[in-house]
Amino acid sequence: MPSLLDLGWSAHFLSQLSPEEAEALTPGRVAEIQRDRLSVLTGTGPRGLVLPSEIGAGDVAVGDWLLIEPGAERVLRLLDRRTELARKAAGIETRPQLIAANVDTLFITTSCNDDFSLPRLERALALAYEAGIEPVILITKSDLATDPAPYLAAARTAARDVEAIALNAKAPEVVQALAPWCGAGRTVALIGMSGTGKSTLANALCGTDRATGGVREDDARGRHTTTSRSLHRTLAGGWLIDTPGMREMGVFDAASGIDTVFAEITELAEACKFRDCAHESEPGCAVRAAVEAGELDPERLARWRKLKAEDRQASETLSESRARGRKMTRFHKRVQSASRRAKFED
Ligand SMILES: Nc1nc2c(ncn2[C@@H]2O[C@H](COP(=O)(O)OP(=O)(O)OP(=O)(O)O)[C@@H](O)[C@H]2O)c(=O)[nH]1
Ligand SMILES: [Zn+2]
Repeated sequence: MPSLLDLGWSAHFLSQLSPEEAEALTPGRVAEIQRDRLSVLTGTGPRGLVLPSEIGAGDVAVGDWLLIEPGAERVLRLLDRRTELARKAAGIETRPQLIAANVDTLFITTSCNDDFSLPRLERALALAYEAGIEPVILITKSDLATDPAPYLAAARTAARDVEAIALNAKAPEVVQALAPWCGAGRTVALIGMSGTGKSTLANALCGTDRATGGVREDDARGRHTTTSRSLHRTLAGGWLIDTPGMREMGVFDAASGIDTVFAEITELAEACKFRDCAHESEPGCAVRAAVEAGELDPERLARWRKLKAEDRQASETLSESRARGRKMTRFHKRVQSASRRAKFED
């Protein structure tokens, strides 16, 4: 049975408990969520618990740590996360949707073929850095490419010092190659385009045999995806949060993540004459000077601009809809108190 440390328990979480709480309460990690039912792993085995009404179903994610009152089997509270993976929820209102909590490493999958895309990699990297999660780029299908080296080289230009590995997701060596991120106490998640080998990798890492996209392709009615997420034990003793449907995510509120991915541009910009330089036609622009000197790839600069614009637009929509939400609340309160007043005055 995995111990608390194997489950990923650390000083970050322990420090949120009073000595009395540490003595009396049981910490547990959320392994699965089905509406208000939680499967929780504790140091003494799995438990089935019900989410208390104070905690909304959207506020808890797979990978979360919570405190349980033993005996009563009651969830007392959620602990602050170390990292949080969120995306813009689908729908009219732009709002963040929690995907997974306390992920240490994000495996970003792409392949040694036409699926390979630097803009996509850069976007996924920005997301990981923004969330405080270590990204590792996995370039699958190396067995199908004449030479995976150019893909690997290109991936390594996506962010400074980023780890990139070319591999055959179907080969048994995968477990060994990825063991440094999948050991006891560590949690990984996978993100990548459809068909880039996420299910194949998840199966390899966990020693499972669940259906992959390749199998589902035979289904005439098309793809079946489940939306439930869960925590799986890896062969190396760690955890994988499978996130079905997590193919591509837009960026929002990811300005600092983008700055990290494009660190060389961020640094150059500090030497621009104007602090708010847009690196377009301003005099004394260090970024454009670097492009002219052949030190900065103009396409990289163009991709940075595009990602920045995407982030800015999404963040604005997000804060507008938040403001709208607040206004609505105020409006409802006014209506309520007006109707209460009306009752009193009757
Ligand atoms: N030869 C080879 N085939 C691979 C490799 N990785 C994945 N495949 C195959 O590519 C197909 C798609 O792989 P999946 O693991 O289903 O891809 P996925 O990312 O989970 O796809 P979605 O579920 O659609 O998001 C399957 O037929 C796999 O067997 C690889 O490294 N080498
Ligand atoms: Zn500039």
